[in-house]
Amino acid sequence: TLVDLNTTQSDGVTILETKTFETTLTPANKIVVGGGTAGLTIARRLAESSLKTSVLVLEAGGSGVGLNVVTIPEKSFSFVGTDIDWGFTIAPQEHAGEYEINLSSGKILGGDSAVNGLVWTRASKAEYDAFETLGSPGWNWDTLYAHMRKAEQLEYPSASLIDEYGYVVDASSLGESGPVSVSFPAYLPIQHKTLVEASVELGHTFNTDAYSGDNAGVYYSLSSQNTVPVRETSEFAYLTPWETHKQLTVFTYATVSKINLDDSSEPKATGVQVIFPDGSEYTASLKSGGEVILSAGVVRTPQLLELSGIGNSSILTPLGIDVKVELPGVGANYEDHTMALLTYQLKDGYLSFDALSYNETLLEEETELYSEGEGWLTFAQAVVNFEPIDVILTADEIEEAKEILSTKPESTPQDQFDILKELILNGTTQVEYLLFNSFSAGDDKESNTSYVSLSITHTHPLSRGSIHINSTSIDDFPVINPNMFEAEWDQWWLAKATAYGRKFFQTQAFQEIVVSEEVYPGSSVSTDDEWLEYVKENLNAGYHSAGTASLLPKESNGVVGANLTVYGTQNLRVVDLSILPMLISAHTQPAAYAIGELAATLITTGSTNC
Ligand SMILES: Cc1cc2nc3c(=O)[nH]c(=O)nc-3n(C[C@H](O)[C@H](O)[C@H](O)COP(=O)(O)OP(=O)(O)OC[C@H]3O[C@@H](n4cnc5c(N)ncnc54)[C@H](O)[C@@H]3O)c2cc1C
Repeated sequence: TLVDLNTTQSDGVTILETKTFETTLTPANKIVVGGGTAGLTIARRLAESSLKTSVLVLEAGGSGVGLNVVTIPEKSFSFVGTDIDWGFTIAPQEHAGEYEINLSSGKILGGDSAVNGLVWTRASKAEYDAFETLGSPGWNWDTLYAHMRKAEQLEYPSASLIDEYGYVVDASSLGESGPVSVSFPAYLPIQHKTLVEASVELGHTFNTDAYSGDNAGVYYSLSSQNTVPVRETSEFAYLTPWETHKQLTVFTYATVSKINLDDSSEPKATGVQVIFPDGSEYTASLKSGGEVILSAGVVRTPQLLELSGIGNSSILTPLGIDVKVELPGVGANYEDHTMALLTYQLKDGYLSFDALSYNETLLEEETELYSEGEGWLTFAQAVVNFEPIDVILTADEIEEAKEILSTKPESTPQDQFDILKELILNGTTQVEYLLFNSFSAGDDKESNTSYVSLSITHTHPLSRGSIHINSTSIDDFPVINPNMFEAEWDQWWLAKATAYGRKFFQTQAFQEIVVSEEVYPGSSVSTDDEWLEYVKENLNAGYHSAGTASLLPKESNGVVGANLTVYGTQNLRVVDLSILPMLISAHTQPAAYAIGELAATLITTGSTNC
């Protein structure tokens, strides 16, 4: 059942009056807080399992059914500033320009899977194996690979698409029957094809099998969309059709404000407090033997733990919160990818998505084509390029890198630093180059002109920050501080990788289609110092936040153990990207789905380890 207060009626949806909430909110075996990427994955898997368990999902946003901003691939990122955006911002960063950085996130069923860039990638084996090395038995490549495959279903490209665009994928490295369809778009802009050619011209590897544990090189990346083509969200993939999930009740527009814990020495969750849109507050209770599964995402999960009395007493006590479990790791170990951008203008005769806003006829034609499953609107992304440092740096620069990495940055835990240093120096990819098909950075956007921007993403930052509450209200956002650029390496490497980004546009392939002179930042930036200054003053988040309820031993600032139960509690698990102890050199949604799938396996088999 979907209990939906606020959206228009769609198949299988029951719209209830607020007064009936209380009677519908009957005790459940499992309460899932947050119907996002991982949350809906575990909810569906538990509801259909042999456990015959009743599952209640409480989600603060509404359904994405019928929302163009969700369903149409080209519209990814258009949700920013709308009512399905939580509107988070990163606090001004001490080591970068002191300005707020956008961290938009989906307030909707499906969570970030409903609003993200649709890119579907995997990192290298060693990066997943690192989770086990850090102290969590079974959390390695083999297990996570199996569960990513369980979530996904490759829709193999048609012969005509392969012929037209050269799409390559090794089907044996992808899942065949999971709920999330992944496919290539029916249209590939010439500028993206050019990024492949430019990469090859620069001597980069063209990777024909980037989904089996070696992600280095340029490759055609799949997207979380079906061949209709409609975006896949965890709602569309795991919940619809509703009628098949009898054990599952989903409340939308239901904001959880606290987890209720009893007073035992190892507290037990008894249920959660939930606030409905009219401001009324209810208790959703657990049946005896039940559990609460926290899937509210990297920002809200630590906030809910802290509001419930689980966290660092030095943060909770001054706010008057009764400390139930002293757990300093809550909200710590936070990181996000960091990103810089370069912008170029396309030559006359070449168009990017910018043209959709200045050419009405084009927009009409493309909208018409989309209804036939073709054209520009089917495209969000399809080319990525992940590179290790030795492809980007000169021999002298590699020596300089080693020198910088000889000192551990203050905020990086020693064991993570040891692993990351090894990964950095031994060929694991550390940067991603990806093309945005529009003007995405700069001040001088001319009308009736088409641009592209290259994003340069540092995929293994060393700096660690935190997300903590500074108020006792669920309505106030916690302070989001990834501590970007605290580590000298993080500054130096992003500056070097961004400077290298210019080389793509100097290739013969790109010179055919772009105006030579760079639009942003332009020729005034060319020395090492200028690049450093540029990235510091123009830093973006990669929208791949992780780590605020880390899967680590308790003494290493861990919050959950290998079966995802919160340390010091009996029946409270975290199942979302907050548990990722270290970021991977990949986009993060497949990991979120894998965490949901794996948590379901752990619960249904009663395992304490993977
Ligand atoms: C703009 C953007 C672009 C991205 N692009 C990509 C990409 O192209 N490819 C990729 O792989 N990854 C991408 N990501 C990252 C990826 O989507 C996320 O890492 C992943 O989906 C997070 O999953 P999650 O389950 O941890 O959290 P979410 O999916 O965010 O789920 C959390 C859910 O909890 C709900 N919630 C929060 N607080 C409460 C509360 N108090 N009560 C009730 N419900 C609550 C939220 O509304 C949300 O539905 C992007 C992310 C963003 C934001």
